[in-house]
Amino acid sequence: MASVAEKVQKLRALVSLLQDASETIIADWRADSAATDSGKDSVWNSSVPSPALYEARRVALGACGMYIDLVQDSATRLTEVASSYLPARALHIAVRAKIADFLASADQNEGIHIAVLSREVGIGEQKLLQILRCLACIHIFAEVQHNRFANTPTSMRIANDDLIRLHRTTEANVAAVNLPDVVLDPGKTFSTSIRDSAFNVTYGTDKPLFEYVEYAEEHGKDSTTSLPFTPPNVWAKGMVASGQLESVPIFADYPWGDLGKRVIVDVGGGIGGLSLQLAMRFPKLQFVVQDRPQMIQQAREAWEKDFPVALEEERVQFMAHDFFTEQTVREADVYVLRQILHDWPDDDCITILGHLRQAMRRDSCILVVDIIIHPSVGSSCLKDAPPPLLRNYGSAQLVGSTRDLAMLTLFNACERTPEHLSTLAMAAGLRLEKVWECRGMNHVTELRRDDTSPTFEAGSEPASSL
Ligand SMILES: C[S@@+](CC[C@H](N)C(=O)[O-])C[C@H]1O[C@@H](n2cnc3c(N)ncnc32)[C@H](O)[C@@H]1O
Repeated sequence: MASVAEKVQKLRALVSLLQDASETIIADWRADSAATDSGKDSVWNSSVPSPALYEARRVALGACGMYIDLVQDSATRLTEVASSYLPARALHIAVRAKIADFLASADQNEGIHIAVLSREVGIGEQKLLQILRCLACIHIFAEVQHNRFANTPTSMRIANDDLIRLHRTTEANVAAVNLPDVVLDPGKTFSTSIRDSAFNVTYGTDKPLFEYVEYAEEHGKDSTTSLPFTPPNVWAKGMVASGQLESVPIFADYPWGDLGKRVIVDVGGGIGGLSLQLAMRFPKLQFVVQDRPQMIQQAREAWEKDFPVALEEERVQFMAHDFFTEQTVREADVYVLRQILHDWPDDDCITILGHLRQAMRRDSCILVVDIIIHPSVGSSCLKDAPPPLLRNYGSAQLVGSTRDLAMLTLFNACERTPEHLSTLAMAAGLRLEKVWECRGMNHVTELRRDDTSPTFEAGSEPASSL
């Protein structure tokens, strides 16, 4: 137990960190408003924070989290965490009922009366009041006058915006109910199979999620459980949408421009959302987008619609490819795996990486784009937070850790620390060269061939080339 003197010291250190971070944030707001007034590009709107703002935000978030832990009564805090699935449900309801969309036209000071809102969105008045008051406590919606609600900047983000609506809701929301039973089941807790996830138990299937949604779409609900699922085309759009939302820092903080005219193989590329964004930003780069056959068909259609010039200039090829089989594009410059490894347990990741290792030239590289788990004791590959914060910035890491649990729920898989990724790389005859820390949720981890590895013959070259 910490002494009073220690607690006082910690609380004061946190206030001091918050004070400094706040001044940086204020300076950024002011600079932003000056830039906007003078018609220059807005730093704020660029969606990649300046390095100073990024650091200040995560220090502030980490400090707030630690402050709450320090000052709040622990029984109340535990009750709050134990019930935190309910605000999530409230948000889910708000998204599905399009409450923010409806409030978007309201006067910010007057808001809209709950009776009107109730009629409009088709939810009972008392129930809607409970939902909105819960969300208003965490600043998603505001009760601006008694029983009158308006959007906040945060709820505004979901108005007329499919980013969240399309993605990351249905299956994880439904299956998370069974996560405790699966994790505590002696027969499943040590399983390393993707088929032993809470999703599999909940949906009564041994198919991995992406296979299941294709199957369910093709065969209709009669041949599967009656639980709701996300159709494959919605998954595809959601992946693009979440990619757009999360990947801008990746474009800013990894030197894609230095790759010149190189060929990037987007392995498990979905409809090629990452490649498309890169192709638009870096006009010399060439792409091969690989995925399951059904997805590849959608990829071609998406590019024909959104960026036909890349097809006309033959900068992109589409290829049905199963990443558990030999990689057919050999000796490519770069193989990208965005949000792939986090869908698979370790052994499967080693197989995926091993096929790429066999196809790589000596100077090819693999770029893994995923959330990186920053342990609270720190990592030699990642920047530490200032004390007394946890080395991983504490609460600022929570989004990454919740995504980690979503991967556990859906795929019996995980997001990984640099050290964990390094272990997988070594098992596949690769080495972790560098984690490119980006100012957002995802980082870029560069893997290279390890020709000293006993896993592969030193100097072995792939058979044919691109
Ligand atoms: C989370 S999504 C990521 C998509 C894409 N990399 C992106 O970031 O937008 C995972 C992708 O893996 C694909 N996939 C699953 N199993 C596969 C396999 N055996 N071979 C190739 N692709 C696969 C899915 O179809 C899906 O498009």
